[in-house]
Amino acid sequence: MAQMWTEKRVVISPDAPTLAAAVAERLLSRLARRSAAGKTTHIALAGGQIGTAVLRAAGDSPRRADIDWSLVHIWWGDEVFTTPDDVDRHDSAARAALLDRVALPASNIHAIAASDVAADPDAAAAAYADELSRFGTPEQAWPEFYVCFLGVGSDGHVASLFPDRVEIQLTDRTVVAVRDAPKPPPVRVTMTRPVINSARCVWLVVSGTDKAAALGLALAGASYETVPAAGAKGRKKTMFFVDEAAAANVPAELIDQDF
Ligand SMILES: O=C(O)[C@H](O)[C@@H](O)[C@H](O)[C@H](O)COP(=O)(O)O
Repeated sequence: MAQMWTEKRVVISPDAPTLAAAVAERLLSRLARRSAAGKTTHIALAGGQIGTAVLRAAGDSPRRADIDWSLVHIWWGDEVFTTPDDVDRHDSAARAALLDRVALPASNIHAIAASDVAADPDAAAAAYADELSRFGTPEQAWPEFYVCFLGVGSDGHVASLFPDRVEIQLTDRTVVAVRDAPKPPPVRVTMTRPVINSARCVWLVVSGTDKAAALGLALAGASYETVPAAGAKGRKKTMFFVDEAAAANVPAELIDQDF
């Protein structure tokens, strides 16, 4: 158990706005460093309030000018399968918060198809698997993600991988349709665990008292089938960025003092 804990680190911010700003600065500094070195960076985004708040803080930051955005590719860990103008769409929230405010070429924005383009969520999942494979490496049929962002639900879900459902178990495909999701809207498309966990860094961003129990279980090594956040793990680093409200059950030995 102790060994598992050393792989995950928790950084606590006083409140949600401070958390969003701090994660945004961390993201922008990593992107600036990589862009100065001429490196292409693939990032997978999350939906949800705090995930969008991070993007808004990045969009508000003057440091966004330090980045050659033509080297950055944007993907989504999951998406709701609705019409393109639906307010719940993760891609439209991300565009308003950050993507439309930087010089990102349209071809670098890899959105999951909405219901005007794909006939059903299975078709959207298949199309996204194809798009991922266009950027695959010799080892895997998807790009090498530098950061995969995840939000965490009060039930412990990440992306659209919900507790005690078949999708969390799947390892034979990269993207899958989800129906009857417990979080509305019920029809969704999500990357699977092997893709999420192939990211160099997995950054879970968690805010609010309603997340404290799930976060505690995720850090205490619960099974990923019942607490999907417990199974989220980057190849090099797994960071939980949380606010004080969410941090009630975080073991002291996992806390990193400096952001
Ligand atoms: O539907 C979504 O928005 C995401 O797919 C979901 O995984 C989200 O990231 C978490 O539910 C946390 O969302 P909050 O940050 O809004 O609590």
